Amino acid sequence: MATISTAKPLNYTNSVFSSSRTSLGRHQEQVIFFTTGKQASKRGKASTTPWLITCSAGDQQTVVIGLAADSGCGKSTFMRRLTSVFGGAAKPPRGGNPDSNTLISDTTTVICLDDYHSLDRTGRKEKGVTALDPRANDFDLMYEQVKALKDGIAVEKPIYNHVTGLLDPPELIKPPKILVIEGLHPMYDSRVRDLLDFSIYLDISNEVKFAWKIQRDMAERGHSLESIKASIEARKPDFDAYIDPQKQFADAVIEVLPTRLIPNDYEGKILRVRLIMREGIEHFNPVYLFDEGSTISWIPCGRKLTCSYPGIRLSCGPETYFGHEVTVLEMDGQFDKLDELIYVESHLSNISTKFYGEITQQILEHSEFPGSNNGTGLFQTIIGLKIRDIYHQIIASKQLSQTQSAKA
Ligand SMILES: Nc1ncnc2c1ncn2[C@@H]1O[C@H](COP(=O)(O)OP(=O)(O)OP(=O)(O)O)[C@@H](O)[C@H]1O
Ligand SMILES: O=C(CO)[C@H](O)[C@H](O)COP(=O)(O)O
Repeated sequence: MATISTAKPLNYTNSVFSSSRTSLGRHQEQVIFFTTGKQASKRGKASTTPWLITCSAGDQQTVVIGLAADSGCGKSTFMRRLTSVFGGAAKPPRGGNPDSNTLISDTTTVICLDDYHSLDRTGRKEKGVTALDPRANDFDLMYEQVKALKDGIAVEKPIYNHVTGLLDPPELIKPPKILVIEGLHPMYDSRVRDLLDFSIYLDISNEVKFAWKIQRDMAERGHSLESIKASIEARKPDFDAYIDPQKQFADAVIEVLPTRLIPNDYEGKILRVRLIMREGIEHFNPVYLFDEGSTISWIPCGRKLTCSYPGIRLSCGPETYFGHEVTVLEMDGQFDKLDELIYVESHLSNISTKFYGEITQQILEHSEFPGSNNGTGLFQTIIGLKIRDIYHQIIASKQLSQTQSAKA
C-alpha cells in the first residue's frame, strides 16, 4: 500500500484542484503534486496552497466499482448491503470531518462523487446550474484521483459538505481493496468509466422515486408534498440529459417499477424489480432461474412459499438492452416471511454464494433495511455477492500472471 511521507496543511475552501503526477512504474516511488486551482474561495480569494504527497506504490490491487443513481434512490442502502457481504460495518474516516461523505470498512472504501462538485451551493445558484450538470463537477480531478487510487496511491480528496453546501478541506483516502465510487456521474466521463472493473445503475422509475421521496422527505424531513414534486420536476431535465443515459454503460442495472400484479397501482408499495445483467463481461456470469438461456416464468407461491395478495411472480430470460445481450431476472411482489426466501434462492444459479442460503442469511441479518422483502433487497444482495466474486477473480488472475511472469 502507498505510504504518505509529506502532506502540507490545507487551508482552503471551495477549491478546484489541478494535478500533475510523475508516471513511474508501480514499484517505484511516486510523487503526486496537486495545486489548488483558479476558483475563488468563499471569501473571494483564489487559494493556491500547494500540497505534496509522496507515495511508494505497493502490490495491492484496488478493484473499482461504480454505482450510479439519482439522489434518494437507495445508494446508501445498497452500500450497506454490499459492505455487509464483505463483513464488518462501514464508518466515516476516524477523527475526520464529521460531515465526510466517505465510508470505510476493512475491505471497502465508498467515496461519494458529490465530493467532486466544482461549484458549491451558492456557485450553482449564481450560475443557474444544478448539481447534475457536468459543469458543476470536476471530472478531471475525479479521473486523476480514481486512477491514482487504482494505481495504489493515496489522494487528498475534497469534501462537499451537504450541511453547509460548501467545499470543505480535503480528506486523505488510502487505496482500499475495493473502491466504490457512488453518485450521480460514475459512468459519465469515459476516462472514469474506463477505470471501472464493474458498474451498476439503480434505475428507479418516476412513480417509485416519487413514492420513496414522499416517504422520506415528507415523513422524516417534514417537506411538503408540493416542494417534493417541485424538486423532482426541477431536476428532471438534467436527470434525463446527464444521469439516466449512463445506464447504457452499466454491467448491471436494477430497475424498480410499479407492480403489474395489481392493475393501476399507484401506491408504489409493491414493486416489480428487474435485474438486467450484461452478457460477456469479464468475471461476471449472470444469474439465472432454473435453466440458463431459457425464458422462464414462475409463481413460487404454494406449499413452500407463503404469499398473501397479490403474490409473487418471478421470471428470467435473455433480452436486448441498448443493443447489448443481457439476461433479465425479474421479481414482482413481496415475501410475507423472509426466511422462506431460501426457497427462491435454492432455484437460482450463478449466485456466487459461499454457502447454501447465504442470500437469505444476508437479508435476514438486515431485515430492517428498506426493500428486504422484495426484489430490491434480493437483487442488491446478489450484486453484492457478485462484486465479492469479481474481486476474488481479479486478484486470482493477477496472482496467476505474476507467478507466470516470475517463472518466465
Ligand atoms: N428498496 C427500497 N424499498 C423501499 N424504499 C426504499 C428502498 N431503498 C430506498 N428506499 C427509500 O428511499 C430513501 C433513500 O434511500 P437511500 O438513503 O438508500 O438513498 P440514497 O440514494 O443514498 O439517497 P441520498 O443520495 O439522498 O443520500 C430511504 O429512506 C427509503 O425511504
Ligand atoms: O443530487 C445530489 C447528490 O446527492 C445533491 O442534490 C447534490 O449533491 C447537491 O447537494 P445539496 O442539495 O446538499 O447542495
